[in-house]
Amino acid sequence: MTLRGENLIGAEARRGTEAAFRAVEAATGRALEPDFPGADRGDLDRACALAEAAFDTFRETDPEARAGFLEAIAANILDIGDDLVTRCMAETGLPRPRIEGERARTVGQLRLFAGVVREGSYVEARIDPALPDRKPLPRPDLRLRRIAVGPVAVFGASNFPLAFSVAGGDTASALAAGCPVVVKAHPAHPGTSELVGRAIQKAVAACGLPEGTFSLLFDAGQSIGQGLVADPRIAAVGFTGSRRGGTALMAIAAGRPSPIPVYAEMSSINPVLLFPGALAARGAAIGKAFAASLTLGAGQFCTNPGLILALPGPGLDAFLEAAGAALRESPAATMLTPGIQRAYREAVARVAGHAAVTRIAEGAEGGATQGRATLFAADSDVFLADPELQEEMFGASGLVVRCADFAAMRAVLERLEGQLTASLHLAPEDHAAARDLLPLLERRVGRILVDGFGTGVEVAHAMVHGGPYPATSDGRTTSVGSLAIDRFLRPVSYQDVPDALLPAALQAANPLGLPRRIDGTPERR
Ligand SMILES: NC(=O)C1=CN([C@@H]2O[C@H](COP(=O)(O)OP(=O)(O)OC[C@H]3O[C@@H](n4cnc5c(N)ncnc54)[C@H](OP(=O)(O)O)[C@@H]3O)[C@@H](O)[C@H]2O)C=CC1
Ligand SMILES: O=C(O)CCC(=O)C(=O)O
Repeated sequence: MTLRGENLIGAEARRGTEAAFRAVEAATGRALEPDFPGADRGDLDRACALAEAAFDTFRETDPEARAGFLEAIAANILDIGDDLVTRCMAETGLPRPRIEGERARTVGQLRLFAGVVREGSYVEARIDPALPDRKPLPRPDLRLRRIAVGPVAVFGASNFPLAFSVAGGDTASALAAGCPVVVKAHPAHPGTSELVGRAIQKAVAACGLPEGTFSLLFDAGQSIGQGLVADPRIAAVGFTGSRRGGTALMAIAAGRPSPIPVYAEMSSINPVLLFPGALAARGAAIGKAFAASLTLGAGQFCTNPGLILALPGPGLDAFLEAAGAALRESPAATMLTPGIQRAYREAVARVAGHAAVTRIAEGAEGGATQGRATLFAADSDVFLADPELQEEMFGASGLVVRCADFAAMRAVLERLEGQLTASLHLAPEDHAAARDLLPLLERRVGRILVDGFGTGVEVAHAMVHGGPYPATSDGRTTSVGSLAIDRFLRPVSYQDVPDALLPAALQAANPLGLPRRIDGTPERR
């Protein structure tokens, strides 16, 4: 498939008129064809105007039409075939199995949301019938459903070029909710973005939907992204990336005359708690598994296990020996962009320069576009004394914090900022100590897992990929799993509205066959 470097604005494909940029082959630093001229303010305005014009029609599409649209996007992505995989590999440096796996995850995610739309409980349809004879006052007829919030701006993420990008979780959940989407492509993978964007554009046309249901804009700088967040027609934002980027967009959204929510997934170091029983039973095996999780995707996962907490002893020694050996064997890995590689090197150098931090192991050195794995260790009082030690090193580096006892472990957890995940490695004799820490962990993280690591988020109904700030901008939500749709819905109540004027979801005959609650009890169907 030929790439044209065009913005996709509704049904149109238009070359931008602003400064052009090219993708960079991650492994070599070589520029890749074609040029991607940036969108201008007119393109931004047209994309937002089309999205606004599409909104009322798109949000009222019936469940089967909306589900079919999501499935058509999935089919079109698969139809691109190997061109998508090879371009994505070149732009990101990620290996084929990872890109193929991510494509399957992206397609599966779109299909999951098709199922959510068909099943219908996300609408939260509720009916409290009128009680005209209630004393002392009659009760009105009250009906509630959730509607789409409006057009959504999505920022593609650099580190998941398919599953968190143009047709990723933010886009899939926003479209499922009935929100038109305007994507600001991540400049690290414009070719991948164009291919996927065209797959969505094609599905919009084939399904007979309003053209403004989807647009995709490129920009060499930040003005289009900032303009999107500020545009009065945009009602919410989905973002995965740096804390600096996320908070900058939150500030723009909060400063608008009508502020809007920004759902930003940002930084996390994902504490791993190694309990003494587990370490005594299988310290070396945990160490090996940890090294595999730390180095996955060159460590460029927001779920990367960056902080390990453990009590000293032979079990921790076995863990460190096995993890260290595996990391020393690990090859350097190509990182996503020169900027990310530079930021990683600087973060590692900062920790390495800390007088009270020791380096346990390092992987192979690698070339100019690569990152090398590193494992550091420090005592808990050192960690507690320096807030910089809890900053994310976005890459394959972790810090082991030795805690003299569980009180010291608790003190570290109490000091931690919000996180996406916490992993506990346990043997049965560790359960009492783990039970003591669980309430604190629940307050700090979005997902608690046992005997595993947080990398590789399952896209499912019971998944939470979120957490208190700064893991995300809003710890009440998730960006992965079916609950992600909640971010893009809001409730509307209808009081004493005649059946003929009610939306289909709330009409007496229930023409959409939605699951509904009558007086709080599931309706018999
Ligand atoms: N925890 C996590 O999940 C992740 C963390 N990161 C962290 O982010 C760093 C940079 O990676 P990257 O993926 O580029 O993340 P960024 O947050 O820098 O960028 C993500 C997207 O947001 C845009 N953006 C960022 N800041 C602004 C702004 N102030 N105004 C308008 N648009 C903005 C970027 O455009 P532009 O590129 O033009 O700035 C890009 O499209 C990494 O080194 C890592 O530390 C990255 C990915 C995931
Ligand atoms: O671990 C995963 O599967 C997802 C990670 C993620 O969301 C991210 O790195 O941005």
